[in-house]
Amino acid sequence: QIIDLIRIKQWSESIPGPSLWQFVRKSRKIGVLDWLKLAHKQYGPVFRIWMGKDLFVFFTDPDDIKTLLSSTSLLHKSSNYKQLDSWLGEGLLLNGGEAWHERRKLLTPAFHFNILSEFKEPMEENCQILIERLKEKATTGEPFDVYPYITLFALDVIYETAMGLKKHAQLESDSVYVKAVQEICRIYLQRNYSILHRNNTFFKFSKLGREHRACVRILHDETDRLLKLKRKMFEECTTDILKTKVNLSDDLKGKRRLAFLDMLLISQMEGMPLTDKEIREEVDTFMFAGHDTVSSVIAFTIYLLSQNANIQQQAYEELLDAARDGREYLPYLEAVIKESLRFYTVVPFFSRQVTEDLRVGSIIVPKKVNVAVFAYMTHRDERYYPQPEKFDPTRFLQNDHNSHTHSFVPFSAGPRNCIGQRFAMLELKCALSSLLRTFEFLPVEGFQPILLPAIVMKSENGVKVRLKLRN
Ligand code: HEM
Repeated sequence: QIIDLIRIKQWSESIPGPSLWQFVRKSRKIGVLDWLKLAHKQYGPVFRIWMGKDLFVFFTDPDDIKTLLSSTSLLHKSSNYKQLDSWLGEGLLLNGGEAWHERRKLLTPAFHFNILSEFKEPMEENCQILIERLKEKATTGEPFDVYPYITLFALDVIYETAMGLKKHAQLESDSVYVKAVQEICRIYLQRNYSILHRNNTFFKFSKLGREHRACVRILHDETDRLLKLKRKMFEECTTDILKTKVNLSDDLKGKRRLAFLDMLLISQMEGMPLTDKEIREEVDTFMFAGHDTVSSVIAFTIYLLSQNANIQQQAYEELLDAARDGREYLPYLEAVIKESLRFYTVVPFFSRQVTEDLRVGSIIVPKKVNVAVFAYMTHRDERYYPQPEKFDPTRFLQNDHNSHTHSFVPFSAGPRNCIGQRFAMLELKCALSSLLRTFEFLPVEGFQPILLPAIVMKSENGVKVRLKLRN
C-alpha cells in the first residue's frame, strides 16, 4: 500500500493541481463548486486534488469523458462513495464488478421502454396533489421556496412507481424521510472536505458521525417497514397467482407493470439468491437516486423559467398547440429540460477508481487513482456551448449545432449510465407540463440560488419563485 502511495504521489506531480492545504482553505472560503471552477480555469481540462490519501484527477474534455465512460474496465466507484456504504450498501449505485453487472441485468427490465408509459398515471395523479398544494401559494403571490414541495412530490412518485405503494408524503406536514436524506447529503459534503472527518475512527466518534448514524437509522427503519408491508401484500397476492400457475417471469417481460420492488421479490421467490439485506440496499438506492435528482431538476427548471419569461411563454404556447392538435410530442419543453440539465448539472461530478492502468488522451493513469468526470464544466465547454452562462434551450433544437457524443452527460454514459434516465425524463416532462399549464412562474427580485454540490446539486438558500394562476 505504501509503495502504491509513493508511486501515485510521484505520478501526481505530472498533473497540475493545488496542494491539499490550498484546496481545503480555499474551498472552505468560496465553496467547493466555485473552487473546482477556479481550478479548471487555472489548471486546464485535467487537474488533480488530493483528498487525504486519495488522489482524484478531474477531467472535463468530451474526448476524455468518452474514454472514461466507455471503458469496460472502469466499473468500480471511487473511494469517496464508501461514505455512503452504511446507508446504500451494495446497491446498484455503489456496487462494482461482476456483482454490479448481475444486479444491473436483473433490474434493467423494470425500466424497459415498453412499460414506461404505465408510470404516467401515478406521476400525473401525484402532480395533481402538488398543484393543489401550490395553488395556495399562487393566491398570495408571495415569494416562497418551491423546493420542499417538489421533493415531496418526487418522493411520492418513486414510492408509488418503484415500490408499488402510495406514500402521500405531500399530504404529511413534514417528511422525516426527506429530511434524513438531505441531512445525509449535507454530512457527506462536509465530511468529504474535512481531513479529520475523512478518517473513519474520528468520524465514528464525532458529532457528525452520530448525526449520520441517526439519519441512516431513520432511512433503514422506513425501508424495513415498507419491505415488511410489501412482502405481506405480495405474498397474499402471489399465492393466488401461483395457484393459477401463471409464470411469474412473463410479468417481468412487460405484460403489465411491475414495481421494481416486485421484481426483486419475485426473483427472490424464484430462487435468485437475493437476501433481505440486498433487497433493502436496492430499495434505498432507488429511493435516493430516484427522488433527490429529479427534485433538484424540477425546482431549478421552474427557477430558470421564472427568470426567462420569453422562454416560459414559448414552452406554454407549445403546450396549448399540442393540446389543440392532440399530440404528446413537446420538442421545445424537452429542449428546456435538457438546457436546464446542462445549466444546473445536478450530478456535477462523479468518479471511478482505476483498477488497471488506463490511457486517457496522452496520459496513462495508474491503478488505484480516482478519476472524476466534472460534467458541470464539460457542459460549459465553449466549443459546444457558446456563451455557456446563457440559458438557451434552442441549443438543443438545432440539428447542425456543433456537438460531441460526450459533451452532454447529465445522466453519465456507457455501461454505468443512469438506469432511471428515461423514467426521469418522463417524470420531468409530466410534472413541468402540468405545472406550466396551471401556473405562471414569476421571478423574485434579487434572488439567486447558491449552489451546493451535496452529491446531488441543491441550492443552499432554497429555490425562490412567485406563482400566478393562469386563466
Ligand atoms: C434528472 C434525474 C437524474 C439524473 C440527472 C441522474 C443522474 C445520474 C448519474 C450522473 C448517474 C451516474 C452516477 C455515478 O456514476 O456515480 C446515475 C446513476 C444511477 N441513477 Fe440516476 N439520475 C436521475 C434520475 C434517476 C432516477 C429517476 C432513478 C431511479 C428511478 C435513478 C437511478 C440511478 C441508479 C440506480 C444509478 C446507478 C446505476 C449503475 O451504476 O448501474 N436515477 N444517475
